[in-house]
Order: sequence, then structure tokens, then C-alpha cells
Amino acid sequence: MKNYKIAVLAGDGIGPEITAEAIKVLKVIEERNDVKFELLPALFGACAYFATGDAFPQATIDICDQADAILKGPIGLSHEESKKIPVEKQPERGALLPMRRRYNTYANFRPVSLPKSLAHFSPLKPEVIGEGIDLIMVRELVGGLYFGNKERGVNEQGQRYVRETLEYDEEQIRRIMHEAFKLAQKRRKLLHNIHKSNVLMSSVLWNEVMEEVAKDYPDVQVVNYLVDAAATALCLKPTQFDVMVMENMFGDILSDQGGGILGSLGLMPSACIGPDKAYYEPSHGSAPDIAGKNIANPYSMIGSVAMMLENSFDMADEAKNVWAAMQGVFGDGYSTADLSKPGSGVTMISTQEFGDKVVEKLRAMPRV
Ligand SMILES: NC(=O)c1ccc[n+]([C@@H]2O[C@H](COP(=O)([O-])OP(=O)(O)OC[C@H]3O[C@@H](n4cnc5c(N)ncnc54)[C@H](O)[C@@H]3O)[C@@H](O)[C@H]2O)c1
Ligand SMILES: CC(C)[C@H](C(=O)O)[C@@H](O)C(=O)O
Ligand SMILES: [Mg+2]
Repeated sequence: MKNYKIAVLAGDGIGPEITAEAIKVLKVIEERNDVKFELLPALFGACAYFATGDAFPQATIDICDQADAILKGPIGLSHEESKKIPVEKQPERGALLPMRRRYNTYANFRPVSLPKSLAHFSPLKPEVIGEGIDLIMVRELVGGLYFGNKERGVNEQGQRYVRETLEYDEEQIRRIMHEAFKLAQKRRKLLHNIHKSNVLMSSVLWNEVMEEVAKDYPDVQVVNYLVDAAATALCLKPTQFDVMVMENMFGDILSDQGGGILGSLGLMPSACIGPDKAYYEPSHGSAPDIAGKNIANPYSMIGSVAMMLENSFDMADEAKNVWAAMQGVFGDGYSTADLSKPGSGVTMISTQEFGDKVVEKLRAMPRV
């Protein structure tokens, strides 16, 4: 029997609610396979800060270090609540970025996917959705503005100023490009390179390296897109995209737009892959506005489990079953509050009911 350790960081806000549903799914995967998941819960985020004074405490670091994979719920507080924590200790700077840095999870895969049959979830017209949206954003996750030098002070004129730098070296760009080209080879052999080389020198280097790497993948067609135009194109004709590659900040913004064109951030899972460790998290945040109400959509978290099964545990067939189970629940006309507005024809179910229905579907599937 295979035995895997999974660090489970439920996080803040809706994190514990959607993590509970993801764990139900992991339990069913155990029932159906010769595999044991040892779940190692740990505090991470604002909950960890309030309990220990540190958003990424040493005890959690130790658990993550020894885990085969990390399942992470969203972290963070509302704008007002976050003022209760000193800026440098806030969950984003005090936990999430240190985790990305520690495990060097440079490759962030954010699928944006909606079959034609669920076009009614999207704010876009059915004719824009066409045969369905099925693209994946490959976001560089440990460079750029997020990790460049930062400085804040008062200048000679007595004005407060801030300086943050957008830094990349060519190896950082090359390795994410290889990830994107390899993924494109497995899919439609089409790569959209998102950049802003008309202004940013970082994008000039980005594009130079992209062109060098492209020589290794002559079967992949590259389409270059300025990031601002790409934002429009995502709304007007999302089906033109298959794999999109971009630097850290562009990926943060465009991936949330990805959730927008699907109809909810609750449909946005992700995988963050480093050389020796990967962690899996929804692309969205802790949704303080709906926390504790049992109405959050757990698709993003259960989808992150599916990505974990495929990438960390070599269980691609079970991953497919998890996706199919969730699509099956939608196909039966059910969803959580975010995607079941009055008049939509979709029956509203709770976070827990969604998880239960996914479990039911999975149990009914032939074992692989
Ligand atoms: N990776 C992470 O842990 C992560 C990612 C993004 C934001 N954050 C943090 O989350 C906190 C809240 O940020 P925000 O409000 O700007 O963004 P958010 O992503 O938490 O929420 C934006 C909107 O999307 C909705 N939403 C998000 N996930 C949903 C789900 N699963 N089901 C249904 N609706 C969902 C929310 O209710 C809200 O209306 C901030 O502290 C932010 O820093 C953390
Ligand atoms: C919480 C924040 C630091 C994070 C980011 O900006 O990367 C989030 O928005 C995300 O998309 O994972
Ligand atoms: Mg984001």
C-alpha cells in the first residue's frame, strides 16, 4: 500500500469549510485505492498568527517539510480585520509568500475551465462560450514584483515614498517557459505569451528568453499578447486560448479574471509546483463576506485535490474521476449559492451538500 503524508492547512475564512469537503473526497479515494493518506493538520495564516504570533509557525514549517504534498486553504482577513496584524506579519507576507519562497514553487497552474453544458454559469453569452472554455494559465510564482527589493521611507522633501522592484533573471524565465511549452505540447500545441514589452524591460527579457526556449518546441505555435489586450480578449473570445504563460503579477490579476468569466472564483483550483515540493490551493481568497455560512463553493478546493492526485501521487485516473464527479453534480442541476442565482434554473445546495454529492458520485464510479 502506498502511504502519503499530506499537510492540511485549512487557513482562514471559508478555508476550513471547503477543506472539510476536500478531506471527504480524499477519504473516498482511500476507500477506492490501495493508498493511505496521513493527514497532518497545521495552523497557517491569520489563525496561526492569533494562536502563536506567527502566520507560518515553526511547527507548521516542520509538518510541511516532512509532507509529500501540502493542501492549503485560502488565508487572509477582510481589509479592516487585517489592520489588527502588523503589515509584515499579515498572512500574505508572513505565511503565503514565505511558503512559496521556501519550496520554490515557481510554476503555478491555474485552469480556467467551463464545459458548454455549464455556459449558464458564466456572465458571458453562450455564443462566446461556444464549445466551452478550457484554458490553463501558467503563472510564474516566485519572482517579479512580489519578491523584488522593497523600500519605504521619507525622501528629502519630507514625502513618504515607496520603491519596489520587478526582478527576474533569465533562468527564472527559462524554467517557467519550459513548463508552459511542455504543457502546450500535451494540449493544443498553442501557447499565448503574455507580456508588456512596450513598457517593461522585464518583459523585453521575458520575450527574448521565450524565443530562445521556443526553439526546443518547434511544434508549438506561439502567439504574443500584450497583457492589457489579453484582458479584453479573455472576455471577448476566451476560446482562442489554451495555454497562457505570464509573470507573477499579470498571473495574479488575469487568473481572477479567469474566475470572473467562468462565473465564480469558486471554480478556480490551482497547483503550485517546485523542484522538490508542491502545494495545492484555490486561486481565490478567504472570502470573508461569506465565511461561516456553509455557502462557499468547494469546487476550487476539491479541484486542488484532483491536481494533487495527478501531480504528486501519480493518480491521474482518480483525478479525472474527481473532476467528473463535480461536473456530474453540476450536470444534475445543483450548485452552491455563487452559481445558483434566482432564475438561473440551478438548485442551490450548501458547501457540505456539494461535498456529499461529489462523494456519492465518486463512490458510484467504477474503480480504476
Ligand atoms: N491564496 C490565498 O490564500 C489567497 C488568494 C487571494 C486572496 N487572499 C486573501 O483573501 C482575503 C479576501 O480577499 P478578497 O475578498 O479580495 O478575495 P476573495 O477571493 O476572498 O473573494 C472575492 C469574491 O469571491 C467570492 N468567492 C471567493 N471564493 C469563493 C468560493 N469558493 N465560493 C463562493 N464565492 C467565493 C467571495 O465571496 C468574494 O465575493 C484577503 O485577505 C486576501 O489577501 C488569499
Ligand atoms: C494572497 C496573495 C498574496 C495571492 C497572490 O497575490 O499571489 C493571491 O491573490 C493569489 O492569487 O494566490
Ligand atoms: Mg490572486
